[in-house]
Amino acid sequence: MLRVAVPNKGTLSGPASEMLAEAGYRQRHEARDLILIDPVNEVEFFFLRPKDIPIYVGSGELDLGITGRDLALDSGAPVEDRLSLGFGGSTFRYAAPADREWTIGDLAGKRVATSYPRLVQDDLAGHGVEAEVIRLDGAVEISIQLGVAEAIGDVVGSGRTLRQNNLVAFGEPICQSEAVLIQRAASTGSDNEKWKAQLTARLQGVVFAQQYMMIDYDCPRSLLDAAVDLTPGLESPTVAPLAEEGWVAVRAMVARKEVNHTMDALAELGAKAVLASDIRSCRL
Ligand SMILES: Nc1ncnc2c1ncn2[C@@H]1O[C@H](COP(=O)(O)OP(=O)(O)OP(=O)(O)O)[C@@H](O)[C@H]1O
Ligand SMILES: O=P(O)(O)OC[C@H]1O[C@H](OP(=O)(O)OP(=O)(O)O)[C@H](O)[C@@H]1O
Ligand SMILES: [Mg+2]
Repeated sequence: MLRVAVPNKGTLSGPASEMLAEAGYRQRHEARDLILIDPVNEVEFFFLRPKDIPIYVGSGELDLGITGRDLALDSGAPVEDRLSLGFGGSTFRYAAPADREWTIGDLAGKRVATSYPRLVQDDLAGHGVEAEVIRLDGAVEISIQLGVAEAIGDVVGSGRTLRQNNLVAFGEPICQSEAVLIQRAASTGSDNEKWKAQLTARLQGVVFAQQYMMIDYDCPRSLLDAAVDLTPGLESPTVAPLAEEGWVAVRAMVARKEVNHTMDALAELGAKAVLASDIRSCRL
């Protein structure tokens, strides 16, 4: 059986389980369950803290795991990304009180509070800055007003928490993160590779399906070249004759974020019955 780690709590937990369910795997119904066996797909799922997942996967105890790229980096465990999953996006940044301008060099000799001490320590060392890293478990944004640090290193999503606490981000982002499927470093091709590749391909199918939509439309054959320029598809579009002389039906995948723009352009060109539909999963 393949042994796979899934976040049991936090931001990544819900979307990770939903993506696995969409890919055809059994998922838990009870939020306290820690182990779940999917006998049909021969996978055993372990529901663990996302911070701990790189440790289990890096040790080789578990074959694959879903966690954040920032958490994997911070763990220092020997793991590598196998697949980016397209959810849980965030930026890891330094921030400090908004009443003055900051550079990373200004952190020298200061205290920097964070829940990601290795990530921050490594980044400071990379900049040649010596600062004291204060390890906290959460609510890091309040640590400055409570007097334990002069700056922080933390996850920024919408930026709302920084603004609420009158902090500004500064310096280059330390890390652009999202949820990733990880495996032990240099383990492609080892035990279970066939099953790891299968789970990866199924998740990849869902990731692609979420990034694309299927467009169908009818158009006069005389406009086909121009229409195909608008919807080239991944390989090339499917074109089929319609019962009505001189008309064709066209079907192509379009990036989800471009779909409305493409539909407008097709309608303007003279296409009719332009439909966009969701794709549940695919293999490209
Ligand atoms: N707005 C966000 N806040 C926190 N983490 C986020 C956010 N957006 C994405 N993430 C990602 O979620 C992961 C952190 O998940 P984790 O479960 O450790 O913390 P959490 O979601 O803040 O939950 P909690 O703090 O309640 O334990 C990181 O990979 C982080 O980049
Ligand atoms: O940019 P934003 O959209 O405001 O999100 C970022 C904030 O969300 C997370 O905190 P969380 O709510 O998980 O609390 P925690 O600090 O206790 O982990 C994170 O640690 C930041 O504080
Ligand atoms: Mg948190």
